[in-house]
Amino acid sequence: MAAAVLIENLKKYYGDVEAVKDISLNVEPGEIFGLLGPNGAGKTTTIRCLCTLSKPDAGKIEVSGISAIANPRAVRRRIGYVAQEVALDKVLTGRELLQLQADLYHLPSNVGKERVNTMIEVLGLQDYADKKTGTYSGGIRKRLDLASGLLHKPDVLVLDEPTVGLDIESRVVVWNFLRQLQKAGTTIFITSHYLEEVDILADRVAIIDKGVVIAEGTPSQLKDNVGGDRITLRIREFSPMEEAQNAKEKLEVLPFVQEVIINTAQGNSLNLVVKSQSDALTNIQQSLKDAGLPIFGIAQSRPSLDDVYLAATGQTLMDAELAAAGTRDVKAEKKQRMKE
Ligand SMILES: Nc1ncnc2c1ncn2[C@@H]1O[C@H](COP(=O)(O)OP(=O)(O)OP(=O)(O)O)[C@@H](O)[C@H]1O
Repeated sequence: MAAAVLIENLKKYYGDVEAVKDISLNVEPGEIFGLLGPNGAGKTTTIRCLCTLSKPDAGKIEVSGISAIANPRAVRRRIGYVAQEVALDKVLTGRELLQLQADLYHLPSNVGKERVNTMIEVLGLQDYADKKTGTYSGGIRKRLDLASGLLHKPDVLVLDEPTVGLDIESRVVVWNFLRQLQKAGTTIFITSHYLEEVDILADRVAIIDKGVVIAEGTPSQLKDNVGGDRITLRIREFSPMEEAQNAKEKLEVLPFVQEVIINTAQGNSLNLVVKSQSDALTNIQQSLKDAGLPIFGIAQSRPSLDDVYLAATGQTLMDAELAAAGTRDVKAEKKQRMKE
């Protein structure tokens, strides 16, 4: 069976900016695939090429074996796209907007009406469908976007940052809906810079940075590859440096401890990387007791996707976002996109 989405050596430049340098991805039918990366990594550009809204400078893109470059119309029929920001016409009602979308997809009028009704029901929009979209909350608006992307029953639903700006309750509604959709057989391709969103939802994930894929696998595989567990330890709420240093020296000689860092920004607490073993906490507690040191708090966790990103790039995802934030002219980018 052909891959639901196949992207090979995709390149896309905007003038001198290499938005996508070299991206290859393979999404299996029925998967939820997550594309994770900081702002500016090239996620939206990749998605726009996949959805035939932007023409790649090089590379191959296929949806269910059909080339998005040679045959964009056929690909558009198979893809539903939910963009990051949707310029909803605020004076139309949700139903009117969905109907408009059904017409754009050339659905025969009776089929279109039926699909609009079904999507309103499936997404729980009955109370809102006949109100103007200008009155909608962010969560309801997102549900309408989803309904709109799914009207023509696409094989692949592509979502760009589906829960950005939503409160946690609305995010959970979207996540549950996407899981149901997957159960019904739809392939889902989602970009996000929320680590936990991708961790919770995606069967597989690719992490991209500066236009290239830096890691790919299931969330568990990626975290296992980084190796070790993380332990956060506070000797006291605020420890003097000498005490933190003393604890560090006592702990870094333990055979299962791989790294100890003093976190000065957090009251000189200690961040440890340890070999995954069940008695690490007990051994650390014993060592500190032997050294006459108290414990204010201690917690062990598996590595997160942020640790995966950190291991691959040397900085956290949040630091990468902050670094990217100052270098972009988002208004100019939007203008340029309109021209494409
Ligand atoms: N139309 C454009 N004109 C010029 N540069 C652009 C344009 N679109 C994107 N870029 C640049 O290409 C790079 C990748 O942008 P892209 O929007 O694909 O990243 P992203 O990972 O989707 O980030 P975000 O989530 O903020 O949209 C960035 O450096 C961005 O500034």
